[in-house]
Amino acid sequence: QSGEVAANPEQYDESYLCPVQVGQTTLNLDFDTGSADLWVFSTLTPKSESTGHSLYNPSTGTKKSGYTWDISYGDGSGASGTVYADKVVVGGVTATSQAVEAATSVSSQFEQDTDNDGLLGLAFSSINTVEPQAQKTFFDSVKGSLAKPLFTADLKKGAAGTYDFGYIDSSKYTGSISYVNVNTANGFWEFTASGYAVGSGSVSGSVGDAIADTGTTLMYLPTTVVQAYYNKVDSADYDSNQGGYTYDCSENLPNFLISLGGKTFTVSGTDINFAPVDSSGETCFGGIQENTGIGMSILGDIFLKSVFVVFDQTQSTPRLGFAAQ
Ligand SMILES: NCc1ccc(-c2ccco2)nc1
Repeated sequence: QSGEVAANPEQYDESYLCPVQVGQTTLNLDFDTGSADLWVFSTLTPKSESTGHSLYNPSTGTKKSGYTWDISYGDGSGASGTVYADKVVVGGVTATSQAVEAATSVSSQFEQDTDNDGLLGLAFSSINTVEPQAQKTFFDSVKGSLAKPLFTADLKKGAAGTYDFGYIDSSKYTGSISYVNVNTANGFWEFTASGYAVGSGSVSGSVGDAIADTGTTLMYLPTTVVQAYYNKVDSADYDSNQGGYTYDCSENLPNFLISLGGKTFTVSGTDINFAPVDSSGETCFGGIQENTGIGMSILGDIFLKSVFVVFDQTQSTPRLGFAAQ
């Protein structure tokens, strides 16, 4: 089988939500290559936390008795609950008995984002949080039945993009795809990024260890790289109150270039201009921020909306393919 599903941006491209059939209900889920749990708002979620969300009704599934899950994300959000086996359909691709993690508790960030009905993890199943036994991601459940064991991400700035499962649509990118091998030891689509440049500078240095993470909004890079970037933005400053670099919204940001698998990709300055910090629209928060305390760099949606990405398990070593859009 193979299929395609729309990835619809929230305001400021904060995250991208995709329609997924879970049991007999269609939910809008955040496809997250940085985690490995498929969890959903459900009829088991307290009403005080689920108002405004579409809900999975576990009555259509088979309860996995004694199984629980509890996940925390890098942004401090989280959720927990119980586990069911049910049908999940993404763009026509069907997992007949997918582990569906029904939330019995969600954090305030999820409670408040009423467009988001849960997450569909696309990292490696080794980091699934279900106890007493880790469960397969949707991709792992279906990959043996896909035309090719791969999926692609084609996210866009302020417009609907797509995730494709089982095939590479050559109309979605230009030029050739350059591949890097993935290290799965931490359960992420983790690889080594090479040199970088700011604006018209020449590519040099090294970004280093990084993950491709559709579930993270921004790009988080080494301090040295981030300082080199904002040194080229006259009004930029590190604002501890905002928790990152801000600048005058009227300023044009430089492009950021990064070398992956021998090819250089350009993230346009306009894509790096993330969002105003308040309703005055005077000060803006940058899409490139420091990776301090994270332990690796994160190439999130700010980067991913500039490229076409292949999450490829066709070989014994998984790999990532990058091409210009
Ligand atoms: N990188 C995982 C992730 C994804 C989404 C969210 C989130 C919080 C509120 C709405 O969405 N948090 C973490």
